[in-house]
Amino acid sequence: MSHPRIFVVCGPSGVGKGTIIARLVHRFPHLFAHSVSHTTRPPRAGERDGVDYHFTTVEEMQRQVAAGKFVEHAIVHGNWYGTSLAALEQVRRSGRIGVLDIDVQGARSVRAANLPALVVFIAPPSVEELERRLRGRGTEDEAAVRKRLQTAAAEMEALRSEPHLFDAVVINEDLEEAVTQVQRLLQEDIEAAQRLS
Ligand SMILES: Nc1ncnc2c1ncn2[C@@H]1O[C@H](COP(=O)(O)OP(=O)(O)OP(=O)(O)O)[C@@H](O)[C@H]1O
Repeated sequence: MSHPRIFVVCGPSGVGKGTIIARLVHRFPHLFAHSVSHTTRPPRAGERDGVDYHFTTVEEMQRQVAAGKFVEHAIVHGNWYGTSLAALEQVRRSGRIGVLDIDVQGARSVRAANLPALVVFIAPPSVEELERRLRGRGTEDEAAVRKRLQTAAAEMEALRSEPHLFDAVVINEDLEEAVTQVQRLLQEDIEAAQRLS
């Protein structure tokens, strides 16, 4: 493998995708590069434009999607999210492992675009534990938690009905164990990125 693949992470809201990615980046600080997504949702406290997301408007996003500037986009909980070709190209040029934290719809688009990617579904140990984590995080109100749990059920269903979409499923029960499993899946990509760094 001359260049690392893009690392695509899917799974329900609150399952721990962001946490796992953060731990991996911590283990290999110079090998991963976050591809910064666009979103039309308002920034949460502490989020910075151009770093956590490119915050944009629905009108601008629609225009750029129509112009073919996005490799994937999805409307989740009424907000637009997407990954621009420019953001991915920036990662590719750097020789690092680009990380995409996207929904199942996004994973379908990555597959359709034939991008070299490792697509991993992060699953919760149980629905009850997922709900506990979502509430424990305390970033969503009751209505948002319920909406996310509904979406989670649909995503778990996609895992059952479209297993070919994913290269692997990692159950995030013990966090360190889940991170180590993902690290093993990415071993060749990590080595490729190390050679290029
Ligand atoms: N293995 C684990 N055991 C217990 N708690 C965990 C574990 N992994 C993550 N968490 C906690 O669960 C909560 C949700 O995690 P996180 O925010 O990373 O989820 P996410 O999948 O990135 O969600 P979203 O898609 O909404 O951004 C956080 O409070 C995190 O600390």
